[in-house]
Order: sequence, then C-alpha cells, then structure tokens
Amino acid sequence: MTTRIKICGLTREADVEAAVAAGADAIGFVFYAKSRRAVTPARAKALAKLLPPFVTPVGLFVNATDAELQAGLEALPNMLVQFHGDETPADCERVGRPYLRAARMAPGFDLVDFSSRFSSAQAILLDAHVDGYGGGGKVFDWSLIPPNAASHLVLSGGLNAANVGDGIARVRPWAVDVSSGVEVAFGLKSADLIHEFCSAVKRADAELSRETHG
Ligand SMILES: O=C(O)c1ccccc1N[C@@H]1O[C@H](COP(=O)(O)O)[C@@H](O)[C@H]1O
Repeated sequence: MTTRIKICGLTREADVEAAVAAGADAIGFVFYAKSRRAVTPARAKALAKLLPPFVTPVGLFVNATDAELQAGLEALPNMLVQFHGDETPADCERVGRPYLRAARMAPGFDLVDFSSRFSSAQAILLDAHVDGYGGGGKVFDWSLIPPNAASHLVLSGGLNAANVGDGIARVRPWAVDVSSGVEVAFGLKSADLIHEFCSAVKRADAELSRETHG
C-alpha cells in the first residue's frame, strides 16, 4: 500500500513547492491564531494556488468560531478540514465538509470510543497529547493504538525521517503527517528535510511491499 503524506504548517511559497516536488499528497495550513505556524485565509489562498491537481489543501482549526471557519472555507473551497481542538461530532458535521478529527493520544484515552463518535470523519489523525493542542513534535506510545481503531488512521506526532519508517511498519496508517520533523527551527521548514521525510516514507512502503509480495 502507498502511505499518503501530509506536510503541515506551511507558510512560504518555497515550502509548498518543496512539498509538492517531494511527492506530498496533502499540504496543511494552520488557521489557529495562537500557533506560530498560523496563516491568514488570504495567505493560504495564495499558497494553495501553487498546488497542482491531486494535491489536497488541508485547513487546520482549533475550536474555531463559525466566522473563522467560513473565512477559511471561502479562501480554500476545496480544502479538507482538520479539527484539532475540542470540537464535538456535531461541530464537525455542521461544517458540511469532509474532515479529519485529531485524537490527542495519552494513556487511558479510549480511541475506539472516540473513533465511533467521529464515524463521519474521513480519518482519525493521531497526535501526542501536548500543551497547545498539537504540533509539539512529541511522539506518543504507538502501542496505545488498538487494532482496527478506525477505518483510516493518519499517524502524526513527532514524526521525522528517522522514525517514520518504524511508525509505518508498526501502525500501518493510511497516511502520515509531519510538521516539526521537517523544520530547522520552530515554524521554519526545510526543503531538504521535507525531501528526506518523503523518501523515508517511500522506502518504508517499498520494504513492506517486499515483505508482503517477496
Ligand atoms: O502546528 C501547529 O502549530 C498546531 C497547532 C495546534 C494544533 C495542531 C498543530 N499541528 C499539528 O499537530 C500534528 C503533529 O505535529 P508535529 O509533527 O508533532 O509537529 C500535525 O497534524 C500538525 O499538523
């Protein structure tokens, strides 16, 4: 299987170009004003114009107001919505768009129950439980993920080129998502690290395919 790749928290044209060139399937824009990776809807619109067909823009929101959601959706009408705060299933469904719902993984968290409550999500995105909701570059204990927790899982939380292959082999996610792990300083993406991350994902897929098909 091909593991899809999302590169999140892009703020500059060069980062978007690097992610597309490296083979990313999705690009995330952070619409959360408290994040140092935040972009305005107008900025996201300008960056998303660089995306070729079949690369999906994703808008990340944390407990956004209706006005903030609307502004994001108007700027990026074709975006997938990533809810990364305390949104309820009703909050997510009210927006009427395909969405990812972030689960903040920590010991005792009931992922099976969470996934069943958010069964209308396209995928459950697994992130470590950190202060500030996410994007903390922290790996969580992957053994907390029960088998068949959701039909589509996006693995995130502290991924980088060195550990993403292990994550793919152990979790077998539909997709992986990275932000901190492709940065040289907080919020500053590196084209080289983006390329290394995407190459590591492709190597892991090739290794799994060899194990499966010989
Ligand atoms: O990136 C942020 O600033 C952010 C803020 C609030 C919620 C989520 C955020 N980022 C997302 O967190 C995960 C994990 O990121 P990392 O690779 O550990 O840095 C990922 O989905 C980011 O998009």
